[in-house]
Amino acid sequence: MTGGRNSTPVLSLSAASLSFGERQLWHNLNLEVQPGEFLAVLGPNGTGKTSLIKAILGQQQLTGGTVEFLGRPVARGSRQIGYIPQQKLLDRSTPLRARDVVALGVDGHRWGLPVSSRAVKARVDEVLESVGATDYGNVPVAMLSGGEQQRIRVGQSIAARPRLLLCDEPLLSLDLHHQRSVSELIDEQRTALGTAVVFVTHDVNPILPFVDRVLYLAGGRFRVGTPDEVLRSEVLSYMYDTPVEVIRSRGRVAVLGAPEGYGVHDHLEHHERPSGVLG
Ligand SMILES: Nc1ncnc2c1ncn2[C@@H]1O[C@H](COP(=O)(O)OP(=O)(O)OP(=O)(O)O)[C@@H](O)[C@H]1O
Repeated sequence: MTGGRNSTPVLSLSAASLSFGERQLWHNLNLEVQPGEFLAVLGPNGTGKTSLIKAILGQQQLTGGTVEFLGRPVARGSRQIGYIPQQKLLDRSTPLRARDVVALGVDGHRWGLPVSSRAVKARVDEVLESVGATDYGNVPVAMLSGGEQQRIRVGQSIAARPRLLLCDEPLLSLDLHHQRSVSELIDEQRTALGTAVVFVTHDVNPILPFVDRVLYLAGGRFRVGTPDEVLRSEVLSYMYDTPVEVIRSRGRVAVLGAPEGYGVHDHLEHHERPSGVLG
């Protein structure tokens, strides 16, 4: 994490709550994310991880509390927030080339430049290179493999040099090799630009080397802390209200015994910790 203690948080949630009807997803969530910080958001299906991302994007209204980006209430469409949505393979009929997709992310409006301008083209080339996609920049994006498409999505999300990068399960359906390369790409961007990263995932292992803190959501509760603080048997057992065992082996984390219906990954991930904030 590169942010100093006194820097303005990139993201600040204060007493944030979200319910749908009678169903409370999270309540009284307090969280600050600093420049350059990598926050993993973990938890079983349906605990409100995507809804949290939408709230940060200004697409989902909170039922209580506030969410601020760089000290101001969030607004839809900020170019300073990059977003990698859950992966969907593109339709084969999509006519856009990989470089056109990246160009959509370039902040041409701010510069008052047409998308075809030389400056935009230069930025697209730079981004394609940084995500290792120069060789297939002119290929229709729908023809690319899942891993290649995901690199292009990362490129689009970082093209405007965002202060905050929101990633919603960006590694889904990628093989281990591509999980690693896409994770490294995202980490490189936060290191190079000081971008804060909020990364929703069901498996923390591919990103574990990069994670500063974890936000764990489960059963209407949450915990915030370092992976070592949160990913512990006693913390997860409390969260799930049943004995859960967290095993660490060769730098990986496995969770055993999380209740059925939580949709939890038979192996690695989640947890929280006493020092975190309890919902
Ligand atoms: N606009 C909405 N109106 C009513 N219910 C909603 C709405 N949006 C989400 N939900 C419900 O809120 C719950 C949390 O959804 P969300 O997509 O945030 O979960 P998630 O933690 O991202 O789950 P997953 O890991 O399965 O992607 C789900 O049960 C979902 O059906």
